[in-house]
Amino acid sequence: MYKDDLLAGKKVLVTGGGTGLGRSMAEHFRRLGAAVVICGRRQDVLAQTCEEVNARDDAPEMTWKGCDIRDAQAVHDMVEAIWSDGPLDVLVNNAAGNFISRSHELSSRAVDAVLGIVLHGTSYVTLACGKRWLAGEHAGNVLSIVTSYAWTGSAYVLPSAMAKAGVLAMTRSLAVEWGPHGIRLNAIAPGPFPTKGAWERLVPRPELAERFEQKNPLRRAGRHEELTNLACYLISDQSGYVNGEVVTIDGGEWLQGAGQFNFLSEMTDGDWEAIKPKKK
Ligand SMILES: CCCCCCCCCCC/C=C/C(=O)SCCNC(=O)CCNC(=O)[C@H](O)C(C)(C)COP(=O)(O)OP(=O)(O)OC[C@H]1O[C@@H](n2cnc3c(N)ncnc32)[C@H](O)[C@@H]1OP(=O)(O)O
Ligand SMILES: NC(=O)C1=CN([C@@H]2O[C@H](COP(=O)(O)OP(=O)(O)OC[C@H]3O[C@@H](n4cnc5c(N)ncnc54)[C@H](OP(=O)(O)O)[C@@H]3O)[C@@H](O)[C@H]2O)C=CC1
Repeated sequence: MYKDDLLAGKKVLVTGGGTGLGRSMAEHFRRLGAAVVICGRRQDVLAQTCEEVNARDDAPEMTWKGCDIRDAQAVHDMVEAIWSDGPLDVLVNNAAGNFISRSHELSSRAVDAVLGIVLHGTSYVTLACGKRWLAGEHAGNVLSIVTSYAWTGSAYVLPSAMAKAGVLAMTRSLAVEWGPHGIRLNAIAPGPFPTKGAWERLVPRPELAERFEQKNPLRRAGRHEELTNLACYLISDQSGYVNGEVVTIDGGEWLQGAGQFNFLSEMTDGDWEAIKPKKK
């Protein structure tokens, strides 16, 4: 879809890039010429991902840093190390934590577990990079992966909904504050994209997965390359005038839930015939 060198010369950090959508994005960025660094807590997972990906071809080497983004000092150390051989160009805030729970049953530690990763961790990494971009007068680009319930809210994933709303607010706030310095911030709001991490934590019963994947106008889940293509565009210079935007990629799922009459897609042909005005 893109020229092979779309991202050549760009250094990109993908948080949570060892698994799932983060890994898919990291692989695609690398194929388009970016020098990609992935981070996460599980070093064995990161090392294995890099080994598998780097063995495939001679695109720029993908590297990894073990880092728990909830730990501001660890984030500082990681970002310093990344900057030691030249500034980063792109940060992709992808790392997240989530699970389903009835909200009145959440413990304070459960709330903190999700807010700590998604809200605090994401802001630590973004601020650590932004400070360096501003000090070095270097153009920067931040892409955050949120979700469509960042603006609608959602039952049963309360801490995630609160945290993703915060990340969206960060995106819009900093897009204005840092735009004059050549730093852009955008977000992607995905619908269902099957990954082990999400499905293990969010699908209560296997048969519900299929129902969930089909509850959008396109009647299917997203394909990883559909999301990674969008991410490549947003982190490339081709999207240079897009700033403070959130792009939804959900097959129309959230709109389907919004329109008051959308449920009429359940009506049969007979139902529609029956309500047609009778010709005299
Ligand atoms: C119906 C079909 C649905 C299909 C899905 C479609 C997708 C739709 C869009 C969803 C949008 C967002 C998606 C995502 O973000 S997916 C990302 C999923 N990946 C991850 O979550 C990876 C990282 N996650 C984790 O590491 C853990 O899950 C966790 C977030 C819990 C953090 O781990 P940590 O080790 O820090 O936490 P602890 O295990 O020590 O637990 C801390 C406290 O949290 C309580 N807890 C943990 N899990 C649950 C649970 N399932 N329910 C209630 N409470 C939970 C735990 O008990 C601890 O509290 P206490 O000490 O008080 O017991
Ligand atoms: N899959 C989907 O349908 C949807 C996903 N999303 C979003 O997409 C993104 C990716 O999710 P997905 O790929 O499905 O899930 P994964 O569970 O595969 O990815 C989450 C990643 O975050 C990393 N991570 C978690 N906590 C931390 C931490 N404290 N420090 C550093 N890294 C951390 C994990 O690695 P480790 O555990 O080793 O730290 C893991 O690699 C998330 O932002 C999610 O909210 C949004 C909407 C829908």
